[in-house]
Amino acid sequence: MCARIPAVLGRIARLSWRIDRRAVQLLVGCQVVTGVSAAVLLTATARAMEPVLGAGSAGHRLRGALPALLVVALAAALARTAGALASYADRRITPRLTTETDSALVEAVCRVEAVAYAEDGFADRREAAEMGVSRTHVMVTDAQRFVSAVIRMVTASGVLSVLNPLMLPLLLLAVLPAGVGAVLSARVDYEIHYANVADRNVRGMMRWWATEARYSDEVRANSMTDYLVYWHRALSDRCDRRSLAAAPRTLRIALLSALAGGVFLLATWGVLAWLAVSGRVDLAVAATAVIAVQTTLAALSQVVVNGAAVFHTSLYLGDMQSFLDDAAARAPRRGPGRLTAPVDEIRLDQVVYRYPGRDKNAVDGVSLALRRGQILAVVGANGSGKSTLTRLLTGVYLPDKGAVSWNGTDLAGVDPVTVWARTGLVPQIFAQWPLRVRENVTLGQPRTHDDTAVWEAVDAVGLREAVEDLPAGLDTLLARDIFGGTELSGGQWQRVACSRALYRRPELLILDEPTSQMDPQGEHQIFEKIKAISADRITIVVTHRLENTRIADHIVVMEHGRITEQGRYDDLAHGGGTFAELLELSQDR
Ligand SMILES: Nc1ncnc2c1ncn2[C@@H]1O[C@H](COP(=O)(O)OP(=O)(O)OP(=O)(O)O)[C@@H](O)[C@H]1O
Repeated sequence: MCARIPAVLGRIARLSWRIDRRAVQLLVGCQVVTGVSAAVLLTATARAMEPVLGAGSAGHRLRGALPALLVVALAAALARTAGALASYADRRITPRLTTETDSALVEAVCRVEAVAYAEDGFADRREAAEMGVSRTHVMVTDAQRFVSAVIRMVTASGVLSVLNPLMLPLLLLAVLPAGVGAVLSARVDYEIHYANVADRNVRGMMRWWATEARYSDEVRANSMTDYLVYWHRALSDRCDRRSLAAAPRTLRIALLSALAGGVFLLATWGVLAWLAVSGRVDLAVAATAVIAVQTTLAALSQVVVNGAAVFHTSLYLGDMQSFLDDAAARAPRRGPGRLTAPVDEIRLDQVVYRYPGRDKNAVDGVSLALRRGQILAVVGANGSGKSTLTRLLTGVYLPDKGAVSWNGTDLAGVDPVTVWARTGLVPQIFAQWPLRVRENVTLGQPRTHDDTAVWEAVDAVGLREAVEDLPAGLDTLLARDIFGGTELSGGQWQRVACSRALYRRPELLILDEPTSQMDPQGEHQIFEKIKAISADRITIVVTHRLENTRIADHIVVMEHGRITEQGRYDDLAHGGGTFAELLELSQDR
């Protein structure tokens, strides 16, 4: 755990350097000035003590000490100024450092192979990494305070060693137990944090679902509130129990380190008193030693406190870094293959796919050939593998066995970005982006300043009237939680999702239950549109409404991940198989 700290700190330093080189230089310069000022201050104080504690009238002694006192004042002013400038530099670096790490985390998560989401522990490690990001904002302050305390400690202890070599080791021993104690406490805190990470992750998700406006009707009308509140509290209690169980350990650590530190500190003061009383050091030196001891002690305490804080923070940053490294290793690296345009044929050859941790294949030996201009309908019971098949067709997942190829090129060897540039997908559970209507249609495509194509996509799904009725038309913000935002109905949202896919004019258009929330008119309109534009693309419709498969040139029926029937609507409807049975059931009401 400790071994990775220097690497983590090194990365933060390099990142800060990249973000604002001048601010880092200023920060380092200020630390040097702080250290030098501390040394000058102590030395000048020692010089001032001699005349102050010497013979003569008060005025005479003060006059004698005046030059040294002026140096003391100057050094103090310099240290203060350096402190203010260091804090300014910190404010220049920290916000951008936090933004950089936060953006890196968001990007890393968005770019991993989608299969990572289905793997155990991915969400927990991501939660741990989030903690690292939130800690980044204290990292520079902690590190800066630590370095500045080290410099002050070194200079003060240097002065102290000159005064009497015995003092320094004693002083170090006085503070060492506190340092060890702080590091041990930080480790305990981190252990608890790690033990709680899974529960905190679940709690965070439950909290979101319970308090999100979109689900507020369901929560209330289905009397879920008590259960959700209970769940949230139970998870919090579990986390608290772990923290409470560790409290005696941290108390023991704190008491023992305080005891050991106190004994050594008493010894330090005792030695100083003995040196002064026995005449081994003269009074002026003893007085300076008192100040030096105090200064060293304060600096040492700061070293300990800030060192422990740096240690603590770097543990979380370590989690963040290992997640980022892991995510970078999981980014798609599929090879240099190129797709030829247009996409005339998509083939699946004996494709098998199983989700991580599952004991059955979700898609189990599927072979299919789709040609441009064709509409394929995929039907089957819940869980039969239809949506998984769409993920394989688009290269979102790669098959465990077999191959998916576009124009004869295996997707396993092609940069997925080039595949997705030609794909339009309306997933079963689609996003309702808290953006304006326009961005909800164009998201994922280059920015446009001409709304003609946007309106075409809106018209294609019969949404023009509803959009024109919105307070600001295409500029209306679709987020009722945000001031000035508004909300669409479920069916209207689904039309927006369809318009988003159509706007892309994709070569492969996949619609997974695209009209499940739409009125009959909307459904009719969408399927008419799909048919009208099908000539220059491959279209795949996943649906449970078997009547809608009439528009398809080819229908496949899936059961337990396999294709068990396929053909045209009329053949299947009268074929006496599963399709005919399901069709009969849907009409028998
Ligand atoms: N992310 C996932 N992680 C693990 N298993 C999954 C995941 N998604 C789907 N599955 C499993 O894979 C199988 C096929 O799921 P899939 O979503 O492809 O079915 P489907 O035919 O689209 O179902 P539906 O008609 O309900 O949409 C199911 O057994 C399901 O439990």
